[in-house]
Amino acid sequence: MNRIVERFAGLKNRGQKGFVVYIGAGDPNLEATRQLALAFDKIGVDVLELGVPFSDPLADGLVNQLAAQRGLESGTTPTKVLETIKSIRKESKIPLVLYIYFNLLHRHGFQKFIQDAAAAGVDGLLVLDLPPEESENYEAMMREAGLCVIYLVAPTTPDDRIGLIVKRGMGFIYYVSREGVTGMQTKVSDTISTMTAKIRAHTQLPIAVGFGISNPEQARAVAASAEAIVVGSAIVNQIAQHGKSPDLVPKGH
Ligand SMILES: O=P(O)(O)OC[C@@H](O)[C@@H](O)c1c[nH]c2ccccc12
Repeated sequence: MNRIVERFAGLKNRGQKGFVVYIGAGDPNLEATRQLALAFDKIGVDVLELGVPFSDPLADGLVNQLAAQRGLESGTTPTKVLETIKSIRKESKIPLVLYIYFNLLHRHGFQKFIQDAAAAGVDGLLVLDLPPEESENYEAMMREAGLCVIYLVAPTTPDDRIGLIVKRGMGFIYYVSREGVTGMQTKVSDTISTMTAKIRAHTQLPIAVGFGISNPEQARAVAASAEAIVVGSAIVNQIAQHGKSPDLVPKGH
């Protein structure tokens, strides 16, 4: 069974919420990514999302943009990210989702990338700038390779489009809790529970909610209306501050 599906089934059985972490791959280098992935697994992170660095990360706020820049500066390419995942897989079964912009996939060759990703031990793919209306062929390839196709729903997504998106999603639906780009904020949106209820009207898939969660109180509040919460920028910010220090992995906790 796909590791993401298995993990969410386990959480449900135990009545627990999931903790999903996002970091930029290769920030500050791929060896740090490998060590962080193993450390996140040890402390019980349920799904690790790795962003493949790209020069124009249009969905990302400043913190994640800078992470992508550090990733590019350390020479991180899609192929090297997959090699790192192969080496993580020697020691860990942590469910892994790759975030990638379409341009990089196109350059690598879509089918080849999907096959290589599945062989390396990736469990799910989120193609950030590929709308579901245009993804049908690719989706079939991902499905065939055993990868979960992860889709985003936003506060502005109309009801009929939610229906279309969530029917095609696999593993979990990612609800981005507010408009705009990724990043921390002082207050979480108050429309989250209304939107997760709308999503639930169309699907039984678990819902992970992210965007702007940066402390335990916010995490607890959001978790009340979701199966999992996603934290990105708050952790990426720690990586930015502690960069290459030997303390990076302990601080990343
Ligand atoms: O950074 P935040 O606000 O904690 O939100 C998670 C987010 O970073 C991560 O899931 C993510 C990184 N890049 C994205 C692009 C689109 C949607 C989501 C993302």
